[in-house]
Amino acid sequence: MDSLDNIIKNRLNKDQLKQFNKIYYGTEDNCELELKESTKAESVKGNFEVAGYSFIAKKEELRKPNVLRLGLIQHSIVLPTDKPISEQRQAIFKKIEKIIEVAASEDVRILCLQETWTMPFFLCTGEKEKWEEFAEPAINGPSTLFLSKLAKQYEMVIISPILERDEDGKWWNTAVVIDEKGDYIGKHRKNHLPSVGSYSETSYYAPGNLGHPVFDTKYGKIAVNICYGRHHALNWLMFGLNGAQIVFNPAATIAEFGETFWGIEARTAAIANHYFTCSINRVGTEEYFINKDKKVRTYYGSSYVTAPNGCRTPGLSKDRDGLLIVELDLNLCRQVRDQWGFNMTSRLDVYAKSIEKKLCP
Ligand SMILES: NC(=O)NCCC(=O)O
Repeated sequence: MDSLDNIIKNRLNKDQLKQFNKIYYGTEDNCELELKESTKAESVKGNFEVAGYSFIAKKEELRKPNVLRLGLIQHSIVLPTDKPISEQRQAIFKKIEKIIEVAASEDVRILCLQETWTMPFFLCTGEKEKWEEFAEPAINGPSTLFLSKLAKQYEMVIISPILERDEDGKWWNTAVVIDEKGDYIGKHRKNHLPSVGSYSETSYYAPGNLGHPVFDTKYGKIAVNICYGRHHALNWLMFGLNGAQIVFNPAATIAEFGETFWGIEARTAAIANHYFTCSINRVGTEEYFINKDKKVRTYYGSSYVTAPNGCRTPGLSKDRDGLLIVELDLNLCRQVRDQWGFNMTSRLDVYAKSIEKKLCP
């Protein structure tokens, strides 16, 4: 299962590839980022892919460049889904800790994990009881404690999408944001819940009740649009209106639904809203037994990043754990906004009136 990017790269000659890259990715040479030898060695040892790219912004006279590195991790579960929950979670922690260490050695400053990264995506089974111990508090839950330590150690902002259990025992599909000192700074709850095929998350939790928060971190203004929310243009819009410079889209999605949209939606959102988007999807096959019936789901990875000028990185592979490192200059957001001015021409007032009329005829 090679990625689309590799299939093309391996079949075109040098000149054809340059032309393809220019139109498809937005740059002739893909701006590959030189990574350390130790990074490559660790990725071989740990059996995960590592790739690095950079996006370039113009040099400005008055503003200094605002360059930083992002890290996206896509991964499979480690143990079969019938193993004890604590063992399943611990095995994932162990694998992720190693990848975060490599990201830190490459000076990654903001890192995001995939949707409900601590567990198999059992939310497709319709079952609740036997999985309930995966749900955890956003503050001081096992995964927040685990990542806080790493965030502090590496001075890294970490976005941790988990299955949250709140003080009243209710579940939420939540992304926790931890700052570079290891402190919890807030959370976002998935706004749009899928009801498509075997995805029926409304039986587990309610749609998010926290709006569209943007977290003003030491390294940049960030937001999280969780998985299915990427199909909703207004969800993307609101993060932009609230000032996001980078919007992460942690996901858990399978080829049966919208693999054709995967490369389009977050990319369009980056262009329309003058921010960077980071799309992360899990990999691997997860098996469940429901009344002795076997259910198998395979996730297609392909995590990638888009810049506000529409340039994108190639995707990570479809079937391997991976770390995508992207160097970018946040000044690009304003540069593209000034060039294209979509915010100035958006006519939000007209749409606000039309929407109000539609909702309350
Ligand atoms: N996790 C999730 O919301 N999946 C729904 C299917 C999709 O939007 O790709």
